[in-house]
Amino acid sequence: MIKVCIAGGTGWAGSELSKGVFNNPNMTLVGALSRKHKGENLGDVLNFGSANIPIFGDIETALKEIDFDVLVDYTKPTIAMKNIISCLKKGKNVVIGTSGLTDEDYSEIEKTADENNTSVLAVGNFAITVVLLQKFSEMAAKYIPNFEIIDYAHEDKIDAPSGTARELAYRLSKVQKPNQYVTEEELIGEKASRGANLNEVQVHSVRLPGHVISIETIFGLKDEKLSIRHDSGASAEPYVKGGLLAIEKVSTFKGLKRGLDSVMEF
Ligand SMILES: NC(=O)C1=CN([C@@H]2O[C@H](COP(=O)(O)OP(=O)(O)OC[C@H]3O[C@@H](n4cnc5c(N)ncnc54)[C@H](OP(=O)(O)O)[C@@H]3O)[C@@H](O)[C@H]2O)C=CC1
Ligand SMILES: O=C(O)C1=N[C@H](C(=O)O)C[C@H](O)C1
Repeated sequence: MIKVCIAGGTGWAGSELSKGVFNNPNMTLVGALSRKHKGENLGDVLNFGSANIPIFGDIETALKEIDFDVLVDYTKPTIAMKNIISCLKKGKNVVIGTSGLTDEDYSEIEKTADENNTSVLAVGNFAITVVLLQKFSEMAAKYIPNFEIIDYAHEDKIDAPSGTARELAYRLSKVQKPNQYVTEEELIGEKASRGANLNEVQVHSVRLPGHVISIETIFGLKDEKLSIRHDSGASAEPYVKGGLLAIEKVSTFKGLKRGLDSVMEF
């Protein structure tokens, strides 16, 4: 039995995963983190019948009060680092769903995981169809050295670029750095209009009502274009299967792995 604590277990994504863990025969949901529901029972909050799953307001209290094997973080970038580092230092493995963490954050996470002989699986997007988009984009980037990323999201998403876009930029930059035809110094006009430069990949973030989450890799060659795009629906259900797989697999290695495909077979 894998004992799981979910930071953000009451949120949009976390509550779907909480239900998935609760119903999984190989896992026990032993606690959750939420400020608004601190001191309440997650079983009552999410209507799990008589289940008694304590909710804590902060990670220190959870680490003192309950024993768990894996922390899943589905909170906000502002609090995620504290949760992750505290857990790694206490020998807990961590699955990261929260977006907004930078490559520098991941360097610190990797160092802490290595120092404490623990493991971290960070997944920009748990949906299997997005894993496929990443794979297809990597295949295309091998042959087409000209690409940019567009990240679309709901108007109130606080982090930009999305975790999905950050992970994609990181991965594509490992395949090859795209050509830059006009350097930042040569550019006349608004530099920001070219988007953020992540590992030398241009990333453009759109935040608008009516949008959920979409991600698009666009490629260009002389007289031909290729777009690879994924659109999410309104519910957080597509992230559950991948989240459960990540919880299952995080203890099978040591250190940091990024991307769900790192624990899948292709
Ligand atoms: N990797 C992936 O596939 C996916 C990633 N995400 C990412 O997951 C994160 C969460 O998204 P979403 O579920 O929409 O967000 P919500 O705002 O719906 O949920 C956030 C959760 O975190 C808790 N939380 C926030 N701050 C704190 C804190 N300081 N201490 C304790 N708990 C806290 C909230 O509870 P309270 O406010 O009561 O504290 C709530 O339970 C985002 O970064 C999002 O981008 C989302 C979906 C899929
Ligand atoms: O709703 C969000 O916010 C989401 N964020 C993740 C990201 O930043 O990539 C992914 C998910 O699709 C939802």
